[in-house]
Amino acid sequence: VPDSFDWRDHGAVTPVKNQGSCGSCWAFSTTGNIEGQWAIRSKKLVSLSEQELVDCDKLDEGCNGGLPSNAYEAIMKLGGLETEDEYSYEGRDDKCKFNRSEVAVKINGAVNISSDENEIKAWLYKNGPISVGINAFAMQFYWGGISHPWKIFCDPSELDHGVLIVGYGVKDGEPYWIIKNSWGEDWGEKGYYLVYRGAGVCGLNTMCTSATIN
Ligand SMILES: CCC[C@@H](/C=C/S(=O)(=O)c1ccccc1)NC(=O)[C@H](Cc1ccccc1)NC(=O)N1CCC(N2CCOCC2)CC1
Repeated sequence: VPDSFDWRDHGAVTPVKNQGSCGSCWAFSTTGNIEGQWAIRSKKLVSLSEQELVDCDKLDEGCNGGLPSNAYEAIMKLGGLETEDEYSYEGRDDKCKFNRSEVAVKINGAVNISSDENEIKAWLYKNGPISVGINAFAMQFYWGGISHPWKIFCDPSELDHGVLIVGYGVKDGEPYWIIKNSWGEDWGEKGYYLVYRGAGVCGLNTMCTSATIN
């Protein structure tokens, strides 16, 4: 497994999106993972619908929060995900407008990934971007560089945000994760969060999941 790898260089990551004033981070984390799985499998990079999850995933709570693990189950129940173009983002809870004939991607299941950061690195390199839960405390004050907040400021058991690990690297001897956020391109490093890799920072290693496409 190489010392650094970035799925953005391999056509598996869509441009950074913006969830707006809706607590739908969980839906962006989920679509980001499935966009990656689909791109790697089909060689086609397609932006997928978060609004379908906000409106139609009844296991979660739309703009009031959710979990990628619930969303995978809901997507299987619904029959798949529509594209961003077909079911575009409104940034508010709305009635379900799911149209089965417009389904672009189907998933067959989901997996929980190890909390060991070396195993997470190997899994990412082999399989694609990973949906993760994280304590977003340090992200609210992030201006760039490699974030390494003290544990007392970023309790790893207080996960409150869903994001996507798209790669990893080492800078001046410091290992880091490359995390895609959903707060627009003006936030952080062009929409991305670089965070220290190897110390379970902010609990980012404790809820790593991915959808599976057979
Ligand atoms: C109000 C919801 C806010 C939203 C993200 C908003 S946000 O804008 O990205 C943000 C996050 C942190 C600081 C500032 C801004 N957070 C979530 O959706 C987070 C995301 C998350 C948490 C933990 C692991 C993985 C992903 N999830 C949650 O907030 N929830 C998890 C599911 C829970 N349900 C309770 C009833 O039974 C079904 C589950 C509801 C709360």
